[in-house]
Amino acid sequence: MAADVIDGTAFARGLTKDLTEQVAGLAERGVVPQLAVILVGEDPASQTYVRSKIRAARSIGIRSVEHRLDAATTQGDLLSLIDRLNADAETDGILIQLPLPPQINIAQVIRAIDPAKDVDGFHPTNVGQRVTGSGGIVPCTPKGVMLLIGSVAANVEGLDALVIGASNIVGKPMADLLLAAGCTVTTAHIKTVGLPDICRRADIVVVAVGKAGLVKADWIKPGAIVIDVGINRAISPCGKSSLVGDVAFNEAVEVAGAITPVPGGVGPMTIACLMINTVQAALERRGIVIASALIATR
Ligand SMILES: Nc1nc(=O)c2c([nH]1)NC[C@@H]1CN(c3ccc(C(=O)N[C@@H](CCC(=O)O)C(=O)O)cc3)C=[N+]21
Repeated sequence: MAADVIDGTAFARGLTKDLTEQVAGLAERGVVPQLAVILVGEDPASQTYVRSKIRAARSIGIRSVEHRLDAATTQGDLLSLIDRLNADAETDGILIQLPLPPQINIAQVIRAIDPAKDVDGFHPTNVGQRVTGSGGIVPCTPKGVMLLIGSVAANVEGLDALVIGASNIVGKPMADLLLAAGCTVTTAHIKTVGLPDICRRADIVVVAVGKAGLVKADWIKPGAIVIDVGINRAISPCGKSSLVGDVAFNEAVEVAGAITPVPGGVGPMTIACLMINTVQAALERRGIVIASALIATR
């Protein structure tokens, strides 16, 4: 039997609608969440993502301010901009689009962001809070993945979860969240020996490697939940470009119990969760407590 195909676009649309109502409620109290988006250089993919983020913010009623910096921007210039945004009372969230040009020290830049405004959840303070289960801002993609998993499995306690990919942005926080949800978690990566066998044991597989078609149908335990975070550009024999994930979707869909497509799976959830994090930061910075299932989803 073919898997349920999890519709991330529809899920994200629902989140966006709820968030729009909440932001409208805040506007009545004079609070307008504001997101600063910093883009360094001209990377076309980054420009596309930044555009989507700004469009999402606008549709929800979050104010966004774009800062476009030259590809030759120095570390000092970027740090001064961050200092200015940290000090700016109107700015609730600061997002620095990755990747950054080679002259920039990314770790130092991330450390410079006020953790309370770090809507990506990359600052060591937020990482530490997450690892110790004491709050903080959770990275957008893993947060979105947990919501998608929750849409097909009410309780994941005791399940075997495999995360393939161990980046600071996706794999590591993903493993933390799955562990916190009660899963038995394995973190693997592209060099892991015996990966297909490890994968066959998993009830939940999250793949974030960036290798098209890595996970084959015969790696998947029948009925497993398969979440594909990969975004790879594929060129078809007739020269057309399309997006594909890290899972061989067409065959995997026949074995999995539930699976996310690419596009239309995790990607839209990442953007929706960035908006949730921005509203969360706006509320927490101002000490506003509201009853919201959405903001508590972390
Ligand atoms: N500081 C920072 N934070 C990020 O969250 C961040 C980043 N840098 N750098 C790049 C990655 C990538 N990322 C995506 C967001 C949305 C889609 C998305 O909406 N994808 C659509 C398709 C988009 C298309 O068609 O090109 C989908 O999967 O359906 C994808 C990827 C956020 N990132």
